[in-house]
Amino acid sequence: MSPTGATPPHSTFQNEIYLQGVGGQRPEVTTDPEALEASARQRLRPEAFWYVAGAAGSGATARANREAFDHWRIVPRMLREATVRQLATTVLGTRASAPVLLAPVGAQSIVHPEGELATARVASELGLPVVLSTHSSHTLEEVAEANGDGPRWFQLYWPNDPEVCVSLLNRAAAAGYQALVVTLDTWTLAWRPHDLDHGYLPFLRGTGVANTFADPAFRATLAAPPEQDTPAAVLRWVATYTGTDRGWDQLAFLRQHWDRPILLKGIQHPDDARRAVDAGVDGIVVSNHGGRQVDGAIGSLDALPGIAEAVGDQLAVLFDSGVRTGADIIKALALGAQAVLVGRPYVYGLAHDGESGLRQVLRGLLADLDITLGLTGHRSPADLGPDTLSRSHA
Ligand SMILES: Cc1cc2nc3c(=O)[nH]c(=O)nc-3n(C[C@H](O)[C@H](O)[C@H](O)COP(=O)(O)O)c2cc1C
Ligand SMILES: O=C(O)C(=O)c1ccccc1
Repeated sequence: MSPTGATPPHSTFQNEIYLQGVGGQRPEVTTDPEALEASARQRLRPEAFWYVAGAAGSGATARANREAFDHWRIVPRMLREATVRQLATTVLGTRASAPVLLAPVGAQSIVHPEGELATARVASELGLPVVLSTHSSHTLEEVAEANGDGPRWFQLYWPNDPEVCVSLLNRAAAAGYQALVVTLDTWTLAWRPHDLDHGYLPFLRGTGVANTFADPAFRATLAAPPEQDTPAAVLRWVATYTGTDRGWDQLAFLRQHWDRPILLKGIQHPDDARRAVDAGVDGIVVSNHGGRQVDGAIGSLDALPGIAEAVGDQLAVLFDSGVRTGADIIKALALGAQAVLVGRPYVYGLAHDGESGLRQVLRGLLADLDITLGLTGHRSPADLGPDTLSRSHA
């Protein structure tokens, strides 16, 4: 906050970096997304890095996510008095300082011990909504406390046991989570060669199970508490969350037990988006889980225009998978998303000493968005539309 109480524009981060450069200092964390990934690779144990960076099968979907952004080019406009921008927005009743949310990422303590606590603090400081994973390494109550009065949503992996499900929903509501993001595309884990070759999954080593192990309904199903017999509790955890595919009619159960907005995450087909409208949910996240689930799938941005056209005026359309730069965000918004979620880049930031690295990565992304929005002749995300882009034939 500035002395006047107004929040300084996101673009001031650029001035800070250049001014520090005059004093001989360079940014501690690179501003280049590819170098950021490379630098996280140097800092993390190989199995942890590859768990984050890896994708399903051959990696074709993760590549398609990036290529999809290259299919579109921004057409800048001039003399539009875009020197002052307004990035703040409201998504399903939640205020955000920019149309950017922190995607649900489980087991964050594998990259930094503070994990989701650091993420929740920095998100709150920057006014960005954080979406907490069911499989976080700190409990949703601890994360809510770290987040304070910041905006927060809860992501649900739908447990097989309805009592555990209701218990999680009640806890999330009591802890002030403002919306529910139900992830549909990961009812079982995909074939992930890097993790298979490392024989590594965080939750099999007891990371990412905090919410469930602390849950009274889950604990009631165990012969001994998780602290006494961890292997048995982990096996029970696996049984609770694996093979949990369901049908559209079962969404009514969630509606019954959650009275705030509900979004479905993992939508890639316009017909599924229409079914989401019929089911009466409030929003969808057009996502392929960052290419981590179905190998050889469509790039998520390639799925967006058809979906936005089918349902964009009937529910909130959010987008993720492959967002790395301000220009990427502009493209997704121009193609019909109300906001985007960012995944791996902020986790790589977290790998750089927790809060400080994360703060730099997010401030960089917001500054890039703010500056690029201005340079393309837009004063707010609401000014973006199909006219903003041209299909590339390269
Ligand atoms: C390490 C890791 C863990 C993830 N865990 C979850 C999760 O617990 N729940 C969920 O809905 N999505 C999860 N995701 C998917 C993200 O929410 C998001 O869809 C994806 O990361 C977006 O793609 P991006 O990384 O290219 O930005 C995870 C992604 C990563 C990289
Ligand atoms: O790895 C993932 O993509 C994911 O969604 C997940 C699944 C289980 C536990 C933690 C994260």
